[in-house]
Amino acid sequence: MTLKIACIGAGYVGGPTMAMIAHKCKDIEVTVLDINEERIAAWNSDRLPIYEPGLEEVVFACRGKTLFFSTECEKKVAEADVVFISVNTPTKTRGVGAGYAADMTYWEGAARMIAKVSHSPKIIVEKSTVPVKTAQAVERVLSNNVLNDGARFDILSNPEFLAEGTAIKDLENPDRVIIGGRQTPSGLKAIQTLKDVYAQWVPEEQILTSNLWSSELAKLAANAFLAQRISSINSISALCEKTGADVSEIAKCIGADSRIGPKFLNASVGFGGSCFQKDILNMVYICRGLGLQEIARYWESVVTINNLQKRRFVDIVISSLFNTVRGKKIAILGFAFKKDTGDTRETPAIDVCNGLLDEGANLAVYDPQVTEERMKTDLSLDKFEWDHPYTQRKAKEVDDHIECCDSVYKACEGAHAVCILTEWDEFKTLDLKKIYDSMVKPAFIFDGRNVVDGKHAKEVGFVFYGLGKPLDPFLTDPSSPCSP
Ligand SMILES: NC(=O)C1=CN([C@@H]2O[C@H](COP(=O)(O)OP(=O)(O)OC[C@H]3O[C@@H](n4cnc5c(N)ncnc54)[C@H](O)[C@@H]3O)[C@@H](O)[C@H]2O)C=CC1
Ligand SMILES: O=C(O)[C@H]1O[C@H](OP(=O)(O)OP(=O)(O)OC[C@H]2O[C@@H](n3ccc(=O)[nH]c3=O)[C@H](O)[C@@H]2O)[C@H](O)[C@@H](O)[C@@H]1O
Repeated sequence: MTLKIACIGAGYVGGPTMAMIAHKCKDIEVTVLDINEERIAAWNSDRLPIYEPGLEEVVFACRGKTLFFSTECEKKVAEADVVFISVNTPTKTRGVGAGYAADMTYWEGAARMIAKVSHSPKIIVEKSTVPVKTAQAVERVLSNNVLNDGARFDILSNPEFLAEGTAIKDLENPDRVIIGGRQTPSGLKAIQTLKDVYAQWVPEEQILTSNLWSSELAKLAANAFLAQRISSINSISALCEKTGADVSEIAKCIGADSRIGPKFLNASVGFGGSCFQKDILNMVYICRGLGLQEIARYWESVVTINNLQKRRFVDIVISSLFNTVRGKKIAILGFAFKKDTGDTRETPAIDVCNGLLDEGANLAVYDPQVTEERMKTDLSLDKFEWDHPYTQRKAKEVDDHIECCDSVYKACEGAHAVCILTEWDEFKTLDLKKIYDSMVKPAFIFDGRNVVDGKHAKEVGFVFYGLGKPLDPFLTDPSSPCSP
């Protein structure tokens, strides 16, 4: 009999992870479900709803054969043997725990629907990142709401570790897969069923099994550790700028220690993305609830440093431009939270742009993957509101001060300064002379991702700021002559 998998939530995780299962397991029928009709229509079209290198090839190879996208949530869940839940779990914006706790509304809605429509035994897989002990809450919602004889549930935790921009590579060749479940005969059987799915392409020794709570907490801990590394190197970048040390050299020196390792040591204008901040704040909330106040403070400082890094960047831009950006055109290169994605959730560009808009700047933004509508919406929302469609509002003033450009050169024409906020590869090979010639002088580059060759930029005539690099004398002392 063909195993039937349904996945509730056709987002950045549900779409690619299910596409990979369908691609690798020809004996499994996979249906990805969503209440968002537009999203499902896009998954069924030639233009997929998310940009991810290699995703089209995987989806187009198995769509209509072993992979299906549908809005018939109840019907497909009723038919499935295994149901993944991959809905969004954003930070709460109001009520108890606002600004920290995960909003479990979408999650609970999915669990209640499963209970309502199920007639047969099912394995329920937590794919979303959830607070530790969520599986217990799901078990309670399910067991108290079963309407039909024959329904019985085993809950597994199977957190996802893919990173956007490399999702297909990460899914095809994961460092590890974690499956947590109850250590009972039926829980262990459910773990084995899911293990057999992944074992079709992941080496068995990389499929780690654990109890439910370890698996749930491992996901939050992994994101906290990764984000902590970025805040650590970013804190060093501030120290570098004050001392003449170079953060890239430091990263190389410390990364050569095999106990530290070279990855995730790129200083930046701040980490973004839908998860790092959300998951750390969620962990902070959990710690507080358990009376672990010092531990909560320790992890919250990772977010504090990240906020400081974005503010520091804005302050350097403003102070360098003679303490005023009012009415000045500033080119923003890159709006996505990292390269190779069109995703703007919690992108540092939002905070930097808002900081400059607050000071009266006019922004000309270029990003190869982010639409004008997306940018303007992002800049009109309050913190955390992006994942709460019903509270969204539009601010008109954003329209008057943001111009979205279809090329770097258009964005930079007539600008006083260029801010690089995403590390898109095309920014490494810009014609700096052409850009310089089209700008107001002195012309500034503020490189928040260290992608531009600073030496070359200075030779061309720019006043150049590289994050965590020794400061251009013009920036420490605006009366000194512009380099070269
Ligand atoms: N984005 C990422 O790279 C990663 C995200 N995660 C976690 O995975 C989860 C999902 O994240 P994303 O895919 O980025 O979110 P997303 O917002 O892109 O997708 C979630 C989808 O679930 C749908 N949905 C919500 N409630 C539903 C319901 N009751 N029935 C059917 N569909 C429903 C929404 O319409 C939305 O399309 C989150 O918990 C996140 O923390 C984990 C690893 C990586
Ligand atoms: O739970 C999640 O959502 C995912 O979060 C991150 O993945 P993602 O946010 O997609 O991308 P990352 O590559 O981790 O980058 C996150 C942010 O950190 C920044 N970053 C990353 C690395 C670095 O050295 N410096 C740095 O500033 C990036 O530019 C980006 O803004 C984790 O890497 C994934 O393992 C995890 O599954």
